[in-house]
Amino acid sequence: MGFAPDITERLARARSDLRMGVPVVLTSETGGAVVLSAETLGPARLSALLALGRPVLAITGRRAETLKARAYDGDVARVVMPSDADVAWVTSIADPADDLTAPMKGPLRTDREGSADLHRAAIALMKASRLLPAALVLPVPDAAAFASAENLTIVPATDVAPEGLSPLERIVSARVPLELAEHARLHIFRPDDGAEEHYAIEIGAPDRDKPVLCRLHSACFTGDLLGSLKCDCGPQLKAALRQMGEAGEGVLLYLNQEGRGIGLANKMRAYSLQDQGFDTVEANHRLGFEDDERDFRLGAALLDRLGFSKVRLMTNNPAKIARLTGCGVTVTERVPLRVGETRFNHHYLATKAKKSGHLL
Ligand SMILES: Nc1nc2c(ncn2[C@@H]2O[C@H](COP(=O)(O)OP(=O)(O)OP(=O)(O)O)[C@@H](O)[C@H]2O)c(=O)[nH]1
Ligand SMILES: [Zn+2]
Repeated sequence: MGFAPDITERLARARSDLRMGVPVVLTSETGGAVVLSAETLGPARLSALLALGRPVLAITGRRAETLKARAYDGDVARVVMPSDADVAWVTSIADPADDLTAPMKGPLRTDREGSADLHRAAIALMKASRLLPAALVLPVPDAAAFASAENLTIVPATDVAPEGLSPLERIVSARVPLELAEHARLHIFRPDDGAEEHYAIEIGAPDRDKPVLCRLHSACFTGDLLGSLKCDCGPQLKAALRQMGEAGEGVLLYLNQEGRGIGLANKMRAYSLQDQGFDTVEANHRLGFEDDERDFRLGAALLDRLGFSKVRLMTNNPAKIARLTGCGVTVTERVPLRVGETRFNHHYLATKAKKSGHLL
């Protein structure tokens, strides 16, 4: 084996490049395109791009709906850039922050002809980079030569969203006595693809042959660490650990999928839209995301690595049960976890019940 990065490593590079505002090149059977994140775009790179040709701004069908733009490709819309478009125009289409104060963002013309494969892959790459799901896409004649001349990361579009989950390696485990559960061990898992690490907190020494009391918790910096009253995550985290401590055993999987998988910056954008009157689901849609972008295969993989196949799941979310079951985990019982209602999160919890099927 040589030293050159493989496709998984090149994808990790691509995510990192995009977060810094560096373009990447995507290829398909029919050609290739240079791709830039709308969120990290600067004037210098936009001018360089416009000198090459006229790019389109790829946005999701969700964002297109808000902007009243036609998404001919269903989940993706290819917005034609007006000739005088600048960084501010790109930002205003990608970011809903000023939708209410600047409602006249159209009419927007969208492309209908040709394939949207590269655009769809570009958006998937933005989501994986935890950026706004919007990308400038400009076809280039000889993509490989272009990438090589400009020293850009190049990846085939079909490899952007791999089918399988990247293997997770257990890096280290150690004892960490907790206030709520003294006999605790923290396990650190690291994926091969350079994405976030995930954690498992094992309480006691649960029998691997019996269903284990389990909480599948998604990271919430605001709720878990800051004690935010806008959600119920902090109290749920504590209650789960307390219950496991009292039972003497259990396993809490802490998945670093902040903001239901959109990342903290995007979650704060969603909070800002909630300040303008939108609910948690509407805010995600206006940003261009689905209601829930989490990957629950991670939870199933962690359980598998720890040797568990059956769980008593602490949740109020039936979709979590369905998605975990779909990944081969047997959920023998749902253990309700109803704590932490405040006057600030009452509406959030009611919306989860109404729109996401959470049980009250
Ligand atoms: N996008 C977005 N994410 C949010 C918002 N409020 C909380 N979150 C995230 O939602 C996730 C909550 O995860 P969980 O509590 O594990 O899951 P759940 O689907 O509510 O189901 P339960 O098991 O019943 O708690 C965390 O990742 C939070 O960061 C919001 O308004 N918008
Ligand atoms: Zn939360």
